Amino acid sequence: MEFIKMHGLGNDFIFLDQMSDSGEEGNANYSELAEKLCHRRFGIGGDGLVVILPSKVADARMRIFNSDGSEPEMCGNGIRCFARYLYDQGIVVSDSMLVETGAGILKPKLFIKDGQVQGVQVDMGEPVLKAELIPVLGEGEPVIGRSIEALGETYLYTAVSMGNPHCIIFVEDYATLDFDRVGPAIEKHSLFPRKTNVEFIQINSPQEITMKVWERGAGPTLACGTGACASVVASVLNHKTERKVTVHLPGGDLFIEWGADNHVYMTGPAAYAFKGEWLGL
Ligand SMILES: N[C@@H](CCC[C@H](N)C(=O)O)C(=O)O
Repeated sequence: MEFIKMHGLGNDFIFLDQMSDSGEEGNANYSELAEKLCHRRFGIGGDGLVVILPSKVADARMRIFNSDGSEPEMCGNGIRCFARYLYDQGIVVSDSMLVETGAGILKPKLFIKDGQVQGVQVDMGEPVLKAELIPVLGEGEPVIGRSIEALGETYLYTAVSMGNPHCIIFVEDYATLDFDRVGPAIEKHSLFPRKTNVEFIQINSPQEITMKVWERGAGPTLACGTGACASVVASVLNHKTERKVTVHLPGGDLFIEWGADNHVYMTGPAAYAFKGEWLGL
């Protein structure tokens, strides 16, 4: 089974091209496959598995599976890589396209120079701020500055969905944060019925933030695109930043703008790592 490995700022994915899929897709156990392929010792290694499928309503359909086999609705770093792959394979010939995801149809736009994709901007749509849609227990919109208890400590969080759920917590200093224990405790907290991604944010200036992320179904990753978008929305809602923000992640920077049209725009790189053949079946 041939695969391609791509990453967005070190958030790495195994890509399976199933564009010639004839409708048998329902039978494929991608969830089980994701666990095997993403294993960093017994598999290829990755934060997730991305499956490229034909679509009746867009240029292609993206399904993403976390390394634990769960299927999230969306992936920001994944969709930039997805868009680059579609263009480089000639599946899409223009610099803009439509991609069907679990969070609706999204619109990546490529920056191309001398035939090479230099970066990708994605219109990530409107953030979801209603508690029951994120989903997080309780009511209301937006969900700002509520308390959550984890490991005996109380944290103030803001919840935002970019198709997938995010719990954003502002911290003064990472040195005082027990990231490896607090991250998973909040990911699986009973307040979040579908679990949640967890972003710990330090504010550097009104135009710059630093983010550490604990991802639902994948643990600590070097970057999270939907997380960066949700964190900028949360920073604006908490009056901590302006609407155009550079997000510093362990793997590099993303540029996020929460536009006047209420859409969030994410700009960043999409890179190839290698291609290969999986022999472990
Ligand atoms: N890394 C991704 C998000 C992948 C899905 C996430 N772990 C979830 O379960 O919601 C991104 O770049 O957005």
